[in-house]
Amino acid sequence: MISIVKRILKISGKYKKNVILGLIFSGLKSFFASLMLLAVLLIMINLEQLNMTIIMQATAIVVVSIFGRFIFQYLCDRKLSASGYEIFKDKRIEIGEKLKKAPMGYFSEKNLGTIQAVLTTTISDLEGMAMLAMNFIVGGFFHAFSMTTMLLIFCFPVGMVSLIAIIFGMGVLKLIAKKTEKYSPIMQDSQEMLVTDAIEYIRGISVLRSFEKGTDGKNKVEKAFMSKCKVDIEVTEGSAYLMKLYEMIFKVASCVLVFVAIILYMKSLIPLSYTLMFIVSAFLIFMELELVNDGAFLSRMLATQLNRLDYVSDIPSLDEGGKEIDLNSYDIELKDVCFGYGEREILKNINLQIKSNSSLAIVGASGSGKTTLCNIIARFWDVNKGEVFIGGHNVKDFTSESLLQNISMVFQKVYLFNDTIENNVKFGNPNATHDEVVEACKKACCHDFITSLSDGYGTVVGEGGSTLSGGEKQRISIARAILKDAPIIILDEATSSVDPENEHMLISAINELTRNKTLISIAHRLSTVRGADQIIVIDKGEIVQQGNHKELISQDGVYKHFIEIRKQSIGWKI
Ligand SMILES: Nc1ncnc2c1ncn2[C@@H]1O[C@H](COP(=O)(O)OP(=O)(O)OP(=O)(O)O)[C@@H](O)[C@H]1O
Repeated sequence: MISIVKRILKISGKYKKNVILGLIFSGLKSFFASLMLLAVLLIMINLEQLNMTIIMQATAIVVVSIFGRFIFQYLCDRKLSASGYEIFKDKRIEIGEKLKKAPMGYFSEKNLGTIQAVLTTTISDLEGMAMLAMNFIVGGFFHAFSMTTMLLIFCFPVGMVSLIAIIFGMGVLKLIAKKTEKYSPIMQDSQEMLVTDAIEYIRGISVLRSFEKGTDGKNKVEKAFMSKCKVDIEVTEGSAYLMKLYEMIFKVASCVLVFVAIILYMKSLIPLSYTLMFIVSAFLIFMELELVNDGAFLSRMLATQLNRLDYVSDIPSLDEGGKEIDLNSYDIELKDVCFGYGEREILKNINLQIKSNSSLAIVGASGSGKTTLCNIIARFWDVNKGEVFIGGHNVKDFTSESLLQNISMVFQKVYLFNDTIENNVKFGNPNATHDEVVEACKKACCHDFITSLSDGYGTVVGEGGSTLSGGEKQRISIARAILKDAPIIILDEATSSVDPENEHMLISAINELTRNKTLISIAHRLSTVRGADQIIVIDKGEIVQQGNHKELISQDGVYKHFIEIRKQSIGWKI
């Protein structure tokens, strides 16, 4: 319980002072609430000679208690809730920044589920619950301790009953915390599985429907729902008896307190007024402590969410030790590069030099490692062995941002954000003016189709660009790269056959993009391969042939074989 308060304070960063202030206000609120006991005492002690002065004094204490409680509750809420929103806003930004610098290997299916869960449910839950739980915990204990102190001053045995009950209560809360620790990973896993399966279902819904298996994916999601429900019930049942035990301690303590007060009165050890006061206080003292039970329930959920937040906050960064490097040359060199996804080796001893402003075409069978090689150059992944240099600097010496500002990547699979076309293009250069956006779009042959849309450049494309055709999306992504104007272009040529008009526009857009740049292309069109300064043929992760078209076509090898086969296929044009 207290550990939850400590953990929340730890992640509070620059808002820690405000959170502590909020907790002090919470304590003061409880102190003012406990002043009620003094008013009760004053009336009880003077029950037999009650006069206007005593009534006024008691009323004044009640008024101070109510107003004090009200004011400090207000201040506490303001400080704590505002801090809660600020802390978790910063956390979201911090995680977003870290994701930008994480190696691609981090984004495995499992991690995607966790990241989604953290950025949506985890942080929202923490925003809503973290401060509330701390308020319950700190306020509840402060209230009980200040009332207990008063009781100890008035009558030591009665105060001791209260103190022992609080100590027992804290013991049970510790047990609840232990249970939480045990259940936390199970809850976390079931939640992540649910998010991952639900996302997969939504993403793959068109495939599921086209294969008339709309319910198959749903069954998987339903199973994840069932499993989450089962885990939740198990967790609730597992600690429900402890929660009840916690409540029971204070109910029993209230009865014992009344009993002790009556015994002491019967033995003439305390006056009737004290006895009455203790009977009244027996029901007031633990009132707020019972709220701590809600705090315990909340902190059980918080512990799970904080663990998940810790997991995502520990995202590895490619930027460690990286510097902002300005390049004079854009020569690229790979020296003895080996790489594998996990244990599986994909690239083997790659040695390659690409001169500034020259073009390299990569050809090879599907799965041979062409995309992987491009990803290594952009340092989406770190090599297992060997080194990658750009402009004479090892890519590991750059910060991600300073490395990637030199590279534009145009993928086959284009992703557009759910935003206006203008903002999607501007993504390549956020400071670009509208005129610069239009110019880039003209070069990328997409200006005409954009202006034919009802909202022109202000047209909002659906998530992933779902409202545009494949060719339109591709040309917008090229306009984005033209606007970025990076000196190195990595291009994955479209394999899908496009209609002649679209293909013509696409080629023209690519020519505009790649003029006077260092170009690395995963080439599918024969004209691209033929025109390249250098061609490499990759087979099972190794460079098996290297040279220009003239040199390679004269050799009996994979390249010649490829060309012959490809010449016959539709996608290749001479
Ligand atoms: N993120 C990944 N995790 C694990 N294995 C991967 C990952 N990406 C690719 N692979 C595997 O690495 C191998 C090389 O893939 P890569 O995408 O580089 O091939 P490619 O030559 O570009 O293929 P294609 O022409 O079909 O796009 C493939 O066997 C692929 O299954």
